[in-house]
Formats: sequence, structure tokens, C-alpha cells
Amino acid sequence: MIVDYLRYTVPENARADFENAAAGHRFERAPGGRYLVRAPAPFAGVEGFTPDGEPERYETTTPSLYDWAGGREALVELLTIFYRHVLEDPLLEPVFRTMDPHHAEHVAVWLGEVFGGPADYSAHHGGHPHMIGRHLGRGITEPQRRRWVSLLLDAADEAGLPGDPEFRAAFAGYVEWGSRLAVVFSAPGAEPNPHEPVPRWDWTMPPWQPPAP
Ligand code: HEM
Repeated sequence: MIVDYLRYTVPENARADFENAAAGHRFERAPGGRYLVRAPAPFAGVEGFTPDGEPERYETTTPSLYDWAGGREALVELLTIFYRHVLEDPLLEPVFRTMDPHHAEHVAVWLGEVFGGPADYSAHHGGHPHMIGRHLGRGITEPQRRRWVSLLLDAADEAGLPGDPEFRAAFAGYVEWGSRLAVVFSAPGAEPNPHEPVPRWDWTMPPWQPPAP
């Protein structure tokens, strides 16, 4: 994966705003209002703030979760299997009965972007606001969420996604986080902020790789 690093020096009275604007990215803070922000390339920068210089571009030594999973094809396979089981499940079938015929593929594109693949959900599927909009008012319950997670973890085995501990920890971590958010913002009266970028998820623990020769 190619990443860009940008440095910023932010006056004290703007630091809270800066940290809000940078919240979707990985960033480090140093004394004097100095920040180092990292994002997949090309990184347009933190909205509303001017960086100290040009981006520094690096190639990461760790593959993205997307590549590790097997790319788009593997994710489409995963979600095709998953939604087949969802429609056989008495708790989830009523929720997904009328789903769009391309739903599995759309969620695969979403997951691909989250896991460091191409930003195609942002570019072609309405980005974060569209995903939020599809959950609003659905009142997803905790038992439904838990079943959803459990079927997706089973589908990961059935689809043959990598079974190494580091990959599965990152995968399960995202699914747990995202599904809990789905419960929160599908609740009656919830008003989530749709204008956030699609989140990017990363390894919690770097994958084991053979040492470089
Ligand atoms: C990590 C957790 C989740 C992610 C990443 C996710 C992702 C998405 C995305 C990207 C869409 C829009 C698809 C499109 O562009 O057409 C969507 C729609 C939807 N999601 Fe989720 N979702 C999650 C959790 C859940 C849960 C726990 C439920 C319910 C148990 C749920 C129910 C739905 C429903 C009913 C739709 C609309 C389907 C349709 O009518 O086409 N989601 N989800």
C-alpha cells in the first residue's frame, strides 16, 4: 500500500478543530501544535488546513488487509455466501428480505475500501452518507447484530479467507465495531453525522511474514 505523510503546525485555538477534521485518519501529536498525519495515497490533506509542505510518499512493508484477504474477488465471494445464509436465518431474513439484488457486491466494495483497497465505494456508491442512510430508522436489535456478526465470521471460514490470527483479529475487530455502530445509528431518532469519510481499518497486530532475504 502507498501512503502519504503530511505535517501540520496548528495554532493553539485551532487544535480542537484540527483534531476533529483529522479524526478519520491516523495522526500523531507533538508539542507546539505539530502533527503528522498518515493516509492512503493520494492524500488530499486535512480539510480546511494547510500542510507545512508537500506529502512524503512511502510504500508500506505490510500488505493491506484487502490484499491479504484476496482482493475484491475474495470479498465478493465472502459476502455472497454470507447473504445466502442471512436469507435462511429466521432472525435476519425479515430485515434483508427486500434487499437490493447487488447488496452483497456493494458491501464487498465497502469492505474493500475499509480494508485499504480502492476507494470505489466513495467514488461510485455514495460513500459514507449512503451507507449511513441505508441503516437509518431500521432499529437493528442486539440479537440481530450478534447473529449478523456470527454468520459473517462463519462465512469467512466457508469462503476460505486467510485464517491467521492477525488477519482474523483485524477482521473480527472491524465487524464488531461496525455492527455496533449500525445498531447505534439505526436506533429511532439517531442523528449520525453522515459527512465522514469511509473509515479505514488496519492491522491490530502486524501479520507474520517470512523475514526479508
Ligand atoms: C460492520 C457492519 C456493517 C457494515 C459494514 C454494513 C454495510 C452496509 C452497506 C455498505 C450498506 C449499503 C449497501 C449499498 O450501497 O447498497 C448496507 C445496507 C444495509 N445494511 Fe448494513 N452494514 C453493517 C451492519 C449491519 C447490520 C448488523 C444489519 C442488520 C442486522 C444491517 C442491515 C442492513 C440493511 C437492511 C441494509 C439495506 C439493504 C438493502 O435494502 O439493500 N447492516 N450495510
